[in-house]
Amino acid sequence: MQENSVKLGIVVADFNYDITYLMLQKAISHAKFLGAQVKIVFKVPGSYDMPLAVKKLLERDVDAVVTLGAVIRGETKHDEVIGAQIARLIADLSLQYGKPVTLGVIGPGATHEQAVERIEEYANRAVESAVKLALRYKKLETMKESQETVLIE
Ligand SMILES: Nc1c(NC[C@H](O)[C@H](O)[C@H](O)CO)[nH]c(=O)[nH]c1=O
Ligand SMILES: CC(=O)[C@@H](O)COP(=O)(O)O
Repeated sequence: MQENSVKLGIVVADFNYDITYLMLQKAISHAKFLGAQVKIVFKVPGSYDMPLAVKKLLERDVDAVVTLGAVIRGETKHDEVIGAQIARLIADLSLQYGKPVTLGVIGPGATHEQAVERIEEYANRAVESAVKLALRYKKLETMKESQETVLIE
């Protein structure tokens, strides 16, 4: 695809590195395929540590932030605590900064096998949604008021 003007930040968790390392590779190559520029990759120890990193990237010159992680089921409900927190907090940050933040975090509740199966799907979807949304909001911002019905897609 032709290069577009979308600048992305990626926050990726080191936890379950065998999975998240591959998610990062897939995300970078999918961004390139879509013509978007990955401006910065910020690594955090685990998915729970993402919200502040997302906030810091949103304060920089990026149009959207992609999150990548894998929250795998353990013996306790620790994974559920992590999952619930990050989804809520990154959605709040998206609204606060007026920029898309996409959820490429597998789980909670996933087994290692389920997570492995979802590496490409989650990474690509998070990048694709970030690029699509960023382009649509750019279009919306530059659009003049109209009496006609406007479709932004
Ligand atoms: N169990 C998982 C974690 N746990 C680590 C936390 O995310 C965090 O780094 C720690 O509590 C320090 O604040 N992280 C994942 O990404 N996935 C897991 O399955
Ligand atoms: C598998 C993990 O590291 C994490 O989900 C927490 O595990 P646990 O619930 O056994 O403490």
